[in-house]
Amino acid sequence: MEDVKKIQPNMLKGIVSVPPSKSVAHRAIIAASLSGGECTIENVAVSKDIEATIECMRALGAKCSVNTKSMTVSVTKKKTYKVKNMITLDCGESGSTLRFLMPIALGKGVPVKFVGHGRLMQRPQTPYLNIFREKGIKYELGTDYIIIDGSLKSGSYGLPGNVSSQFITGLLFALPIIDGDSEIIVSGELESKGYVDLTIDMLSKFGIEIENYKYKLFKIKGGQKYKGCNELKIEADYSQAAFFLVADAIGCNVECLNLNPNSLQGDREILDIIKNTGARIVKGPNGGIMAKKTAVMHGITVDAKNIPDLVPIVAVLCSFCSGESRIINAGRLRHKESDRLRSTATELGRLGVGIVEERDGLKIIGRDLVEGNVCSSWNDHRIAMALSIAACRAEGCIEITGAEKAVTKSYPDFYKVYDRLAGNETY
Ligand SMILES: O=C(O)C1=C[C@@H](OP(=O)(O)O)[C@@H](O)[C@H](O)C1
Ligand SMILES: C=C(OP(=O)(O)O)C(=O)O
Repeated sequence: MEDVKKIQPNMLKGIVSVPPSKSVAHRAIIAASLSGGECTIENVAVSKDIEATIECMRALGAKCSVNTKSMTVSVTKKKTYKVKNMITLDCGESGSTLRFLMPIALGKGVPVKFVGHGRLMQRPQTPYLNIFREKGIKYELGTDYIIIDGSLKSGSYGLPGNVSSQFITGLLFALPIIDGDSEIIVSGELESKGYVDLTIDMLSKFGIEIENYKYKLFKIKGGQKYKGCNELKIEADYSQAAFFLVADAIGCNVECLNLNPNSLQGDREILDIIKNTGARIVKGPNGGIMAKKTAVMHGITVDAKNIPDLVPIVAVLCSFCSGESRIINAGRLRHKESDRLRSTATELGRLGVGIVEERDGLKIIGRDLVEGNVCSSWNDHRIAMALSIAACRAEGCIEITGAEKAVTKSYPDFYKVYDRLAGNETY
């Protein structure tokens, strides 16, 4: 039986300890697994995507022990590691896991089979496939798997800037540890730049140096070694905080704790986006941050080039701003867990929002309250969470099909937290 989350309109109220960043955690687990030493990674939330990365690194020879209670992952590289048969890596529905690990998995001397679920294998892989063809790496592509066989050599790698930055991250992890120098040449403007910053920052914590020439060219010295990094603490996730900060901006009263004001996460931009509507960002009584709704909140134009994951929740924010809002440069949203331009427009449309899906963006006319209705999560965590926030300011009950399962991809505790905040605990 499919899960259906029923939400009665209710203004959320309380404190949220913002969960750790999924993007930073993927990178920490991979880098620690590639290093020789033992690394304890603190503040890791084991969502489905993170679990996939841990399992894949284990299959590639890392020893990872997970303590969900203390939220720590301890990683050591196994001393002897020889494989004779094909390695299978199940990436779940995680684009990051698949694209980060493909270059790393090359050169094991055996074919590696990557398995994907949901929409994962329908998401673009062409930039890597072009490289594989050019560099003589064999591959076989099925509807839910790809088998790759060959080794990565140093040299020049061309990648488009407007498909996914995850291809660049994958090569940045793998190229430094092979013999010989390499370069990545980006054609067109790189989108999702902040995610490449997160990669380069994590690599530097493990002693790996990358030269970044304005996101157009990356120079990578070969023969580098991932040095030990004994301890790492994953910072809070701005992409997840965005749901509660937008809840505030539409009238809720939630304080988000633990956000790093100097974070490199591109989705920190949610603070400026909220301010641009006329809402305020303030310090909360417990040292966290909150947004405050104001009477003058108006439509905005948001360039989504570098902040794709914010789009569904920013569309909810715009749904409650007066006048017209536009989300532009968001064509890549069509290649996420759902076609997020279609899913956002369809579902907010079902709630009575005047929303138009454009080729690479959304046009939204705000209203005071949305309508109650039954809608779908499209098996997409960010759609489920965004609709749940819209439900706070609805005229009636909103039911979201497939929501509980969808959120396990990045934020398994989302509804536990949401229901607590909806219970109006004393604040
Ligand atoms: O590197 C990362 O951690 C991510 C990069 C982004 O993908 P694109 O580069 O494909 O936009 C983002 O959407 C994804 O959720 C996480
Ligand atoms: C697109 C996302 O993740 P990934 O690409 O890793 O599947 C996401 O978390 O919204």
